[in-house]
Amino acid sequence: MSASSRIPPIAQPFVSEHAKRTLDLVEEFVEKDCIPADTVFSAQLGEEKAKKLGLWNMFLPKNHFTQGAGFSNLEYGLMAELLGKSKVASEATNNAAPDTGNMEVFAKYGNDAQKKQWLAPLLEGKIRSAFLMTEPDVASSDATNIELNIRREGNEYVLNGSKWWSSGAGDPRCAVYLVMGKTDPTNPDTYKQQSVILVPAGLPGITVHRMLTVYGYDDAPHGHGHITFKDVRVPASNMVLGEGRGFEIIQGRLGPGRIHHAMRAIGAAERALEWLIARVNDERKMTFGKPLVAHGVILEWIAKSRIEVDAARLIVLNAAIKIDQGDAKSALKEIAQAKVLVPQTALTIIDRAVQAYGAAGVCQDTPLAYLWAGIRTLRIADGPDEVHLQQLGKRENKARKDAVTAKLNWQREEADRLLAASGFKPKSHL
Ligand SMILES: Cc1cc2nc3c(=O)[nH]c(=O)nc-3n(C[C@H](O)[C@H](O)[C@H](O)COP(=O)(O)OP(=O)(O)OC[C@H]3O[C@@H](n4cnc5c(N)ncnc54)[C@H](O)[C@@H]3O)c2cc1C
Repeated sequence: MSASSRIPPIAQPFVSEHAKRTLDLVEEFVEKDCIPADTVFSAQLGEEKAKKLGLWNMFLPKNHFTQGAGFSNLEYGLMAELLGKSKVASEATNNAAPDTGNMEVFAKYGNDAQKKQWLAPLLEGKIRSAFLMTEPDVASSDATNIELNIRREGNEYVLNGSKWWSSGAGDPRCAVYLVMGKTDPTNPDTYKQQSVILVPAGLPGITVHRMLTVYGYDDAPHGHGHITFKDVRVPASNMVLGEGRGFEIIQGRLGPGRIHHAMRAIGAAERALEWLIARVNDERKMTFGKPLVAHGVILEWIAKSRIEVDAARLIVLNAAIKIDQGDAKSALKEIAQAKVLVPQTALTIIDRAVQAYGAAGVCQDTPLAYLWAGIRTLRIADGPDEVHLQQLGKRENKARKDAVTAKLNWQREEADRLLAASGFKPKSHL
């Protein structure tokens, strides 16, 4: 069954014929060109072919940008699922984080000169970029804690501080850092202290100390950098949008990106399920005289995985449709639901597949260990689960507490009235 014929019925009406054809092309490209290239980890192997097939920059949504391939968030979301099955496919098609979010920042908030200098080569895949927000010395899930200092001196800004988990900084093609720091640390409005400024990689005063590993994987060539800034000077024109606009930028940056991550995680879960099914039907490896699939619990794993991945996909597609119908801000609730639910679901499914392989599941002979390590980081990166849950909980509680309390009180009174009208005694209540 082709990818376009598997689009859930609820999403079908929102997907154009062009997007359906592209989705089928993406599937063929991922399965035939990218997954085999995963072992040599060379996105460049597929890049030329991806461009030829027109599979390039699909992530930039058509209702907000002119520079992309003309798809909606929903249409690209369906494609991102397929890209997420491979290590290299997102990069080979120029749809990889953090460049995608950074290109959105340039497209949304950059001025003409910044777009010309950085967005144009990023869109062509000639350079790479990194977004530097998280710091080693403060709890960065609360971005008001960020300390890197950005001080104005004449026509320049001077940067001092340290960053880590700067994804993409390890790539030799990484040419620009988007750095969040404080231009006005004493402003009583703690959301106006921050700014985002553009820093060309390799300037004097920048030290890249090391690349951080993820469960021991080095994530080369992409790399998560630990970087310090000592009196690093950039022209004042490198400021994005203006001083004090940092929060606005990070909030605008992460909405659609979370959908991309979530859909790639669905792709990873689907790939794990494929590996699970292959193993449990392998008749060379029987236990107690039967292939694993003949043991009852295994069919239950397959069934639960199918249910869970299909349900999770609907949550993400719903969020993508909501963004397409308004913008990322109007879909905050739906995006947060997807951000929290999907990695947890995908991890459960990958873990079942690991279990089915026994020891082979935890080593390099299947993609499962690497998939698990990558998806596990999604419960922390772009804000940990707890922060999103807190915001979701607050929002749900605030929106509903008065109305549900009033409704339940009315229902109790109405029940009492009906009982009294029928000659019964009112019930005792809490
Ligand atoms: C693979 C990977 C790639 C990344 N890429 C980038 C990048 O490119 N650029 C970048 O700037 N950053 C990046 N990050 C960093 C990431 O965004 C941060 O790690 C994340 O925001 C959490 O910040 P922290 O690590 O400082 O954790 P802390 O803020 O110290 O939080 C630690 C823990 O505290 C708990 N916690 C926090 N708030 C609450 C709360 N309100 N209630 C209950 N518990 C809470 C959570 O469990 C959380 O995990 C990346 C991280 C990973 C793992």
